Amino acid sequence: MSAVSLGALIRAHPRVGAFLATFPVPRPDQIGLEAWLDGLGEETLADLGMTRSQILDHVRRLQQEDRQAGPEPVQALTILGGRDKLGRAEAVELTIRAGEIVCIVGPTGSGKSRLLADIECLAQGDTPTGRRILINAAPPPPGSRFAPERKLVAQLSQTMNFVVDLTVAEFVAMHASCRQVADADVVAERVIATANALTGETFAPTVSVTQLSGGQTRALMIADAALLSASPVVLIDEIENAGVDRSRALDLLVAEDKIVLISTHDPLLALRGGRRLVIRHGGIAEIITTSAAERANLLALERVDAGLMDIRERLRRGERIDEALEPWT
Ligand SMILES: Nc1ncnc2c1ncn2[C@@H]1O[C@H](COP(=O)(O)OP(=O)(O)OP(=O)(O)O)[C@@H](O)[C@H]1O
Repeated sequence: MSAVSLGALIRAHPRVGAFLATFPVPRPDQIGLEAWLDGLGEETLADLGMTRSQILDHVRRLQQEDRQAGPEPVQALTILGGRDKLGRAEAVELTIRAGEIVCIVGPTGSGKSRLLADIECLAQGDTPTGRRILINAAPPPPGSRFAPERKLVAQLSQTMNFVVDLTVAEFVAMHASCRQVADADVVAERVIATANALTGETFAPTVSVTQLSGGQTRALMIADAALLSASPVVLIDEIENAGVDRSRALDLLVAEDKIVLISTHDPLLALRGGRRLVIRHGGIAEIITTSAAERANLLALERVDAGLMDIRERLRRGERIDEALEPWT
C-alpha cells in the first residue's frame, strides 16, 4: 500500500486521529500506513481499540470512497463581505462563475493577498476580515476546507521553489499518479509540453526541477494547475513578467472552466478579467466590469507589450537598438 493521507486516517478513526496528534514523526503519510502500523506494536494497537487489519480496511474503504466521489463540481464561488482594516462593513456579495477571470487591484498593502488567502482557506468568518466564502451558494463541507486531498482551491504564489530532487518528468508523473488519472504518462507529457509553450526558454523533461528558472517553474505550475489539478478554483498572486506568456496562461486556465482570481499590478492582466475588484484599506471598495473601451485599450497595450518583448529578446541576443523606435500603439 502506498503512502496514505493523514486526513483519511484521522477520518477513519477519531481515536487514531487523537493519538496521531501526539505521535512523533515519521507519520503514516510519510512512510506509508503499513510500515507505520508495524512500528506501533500490538500493545499500542490494543490501546487504540482497533486491530491492524481493521485500521487498514477502514482507510482503504475511505480511499475508495474518495476516488469514487471525485472532485466536487463547482459552478460558483461567492464572497460575502466582512469588514475592512478600519472595522467598517464591506457591503459586498459577489458571485464568480466557472470559466470567469476576476482581477484584484489595489495599492501595496491594501489587502489583495488577504482576499486570496480568505478564498484559499474558504473563510467562514474566522479570519481577520470576517469574510465568508460560499461554494455553489452554500458553506463548503468541512472536508473540502481541511483535507488536502479534497482541496477546491489551488494557489500559485509569487515565489515557488522545489525542494525535491526529481526530474520534471518524474515530478509531474508523480502528481499524475497521486491524482489517479488514467494514462498518467500521456497527461504528464501534455503538462510539460504546455509549460514549454508558456515559457520563452523551453526545458527538457529530464532536467531536475531544482534547475528550473523562476519563469519555467511558474509555467510548469500553471500547466499543472490547469491540466492535472482537480481544484476548480485557481488563485494567482501576480504572474510576473519573468518569461511566462500571461495571455496564454490565462486562456489555458479558463478553457478548463476554472474560476480564476488574479491579484496584479499589471495593466495587461488587470484588463484581461471580466471584472476587477478594487481593494482599499483591506476591503473590496468597488467592483468594476471591464468596459468595451477598456477591451479596445487592452489590444493597444498588448501591442506595446509585444514591442517591448521584441526589444527584450533582441537585447538578450546581444543586438543593438540604435534605430528610432515607432510608437507601437
Ligand atoms: N480587512 C482586513 N482586516 C484586517 N487586516 C487586514 C485586512 N485586509 C488586509 N489586512 C492585513 O493587511 C496587511 C497587508 O495586506 P496584504 O498583504 O493582503 O496586501 P497586498 O495588497 O497583497 O500588498 P502587496 O501588493 O504589497 O502584496 C496584511 O497583514 C493583512 O493581513
